Amino acid sequence: MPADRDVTAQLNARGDVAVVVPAAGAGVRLGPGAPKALRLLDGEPLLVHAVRRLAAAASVRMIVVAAPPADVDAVLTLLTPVAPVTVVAGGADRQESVAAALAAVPDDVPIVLVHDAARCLTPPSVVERVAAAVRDGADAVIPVLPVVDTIKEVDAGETVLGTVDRAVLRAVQTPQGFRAPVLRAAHAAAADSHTDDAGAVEKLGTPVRCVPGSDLALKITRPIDLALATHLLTLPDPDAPQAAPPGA
Ligand SMILES: Nc1ccn([C@@H]2O[C@H](COP(=O)(O)OP(=O)(O)OP(=O)(O)O)[C@@H](O)[C@H]2O)c(=O)n1
Ligand SMILES: C[C@](O)(CO)[C@H](O)COP(=O)(O)O
Repeated sequence: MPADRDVTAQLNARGDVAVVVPAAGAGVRLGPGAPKALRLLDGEPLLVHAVRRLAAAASVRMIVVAAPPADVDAVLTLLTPVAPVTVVAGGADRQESVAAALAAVPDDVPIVLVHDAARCLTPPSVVERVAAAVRDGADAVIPVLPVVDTIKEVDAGETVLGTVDRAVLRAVQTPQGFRAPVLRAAHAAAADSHTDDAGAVEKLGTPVRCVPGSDLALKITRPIDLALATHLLTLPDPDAPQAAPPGA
């Protein structure tokens, strides 16, 4: 039974979205240090940046964070000034962490989004775009970007087998959005591991719809991503209202 805290925490009572935030990873590829979600970007933990942006999305009713098991109380203390959250203990891999957080989402929330804490600069507009597509009738929705590199398939000896047609490829981000029963069924049926939640839904034969992602939704994985994110924070907020042109 996972530990959990503040299971009634709510943001916007009229919102129809619960966001599940897997944040229990170690961050091995980032190098030695605290669990990745607790490492600092511009003086604040990645998780604080992520939750602040989720809480700014009007559709979001509740946020459930899967934290490193040893840090459940510390994460609740950290996030309480940022937004009302529920915090549960994460699992051994991302899939287990998502399942633990999903278990804390009440059955009356119709839409569930799954969002990596590591994609901590994702703007609220992407959250709303994904939620809107689910509300519009899709069972499952993923934010994507076109692939900009040429992609080669290789064999075990690193010899090229062929060039993949990148026009049919997409780089997949989070938040990924689902009708809640679809996500629950996919997790219940998942026999093997999947690197994203839409992958489990695909295995059920359920169509997954793509919507545009954002360069700001990059996943902080390696040290260079932290450097890039530090620079991205200096750019204008893409969701800020545009100033009216002179004379308008
Ligand atoms: N046991 C785990 C592993 C990962 N995650 C979360 O899943 C998201 C995507 O994972 P990734 O970016 O690969 O994070 P890490 O697993 O921490 O990275 P690494 O493989 O470098 O350790 C992150 O927000 C991470 O905290 C999680 O909740 N529980
Ligand atoms: C869910 C995800 O962010 C979509 O791109 C990605 O699959 C996570 O993969 P990771 O290996 O756990 O970082």
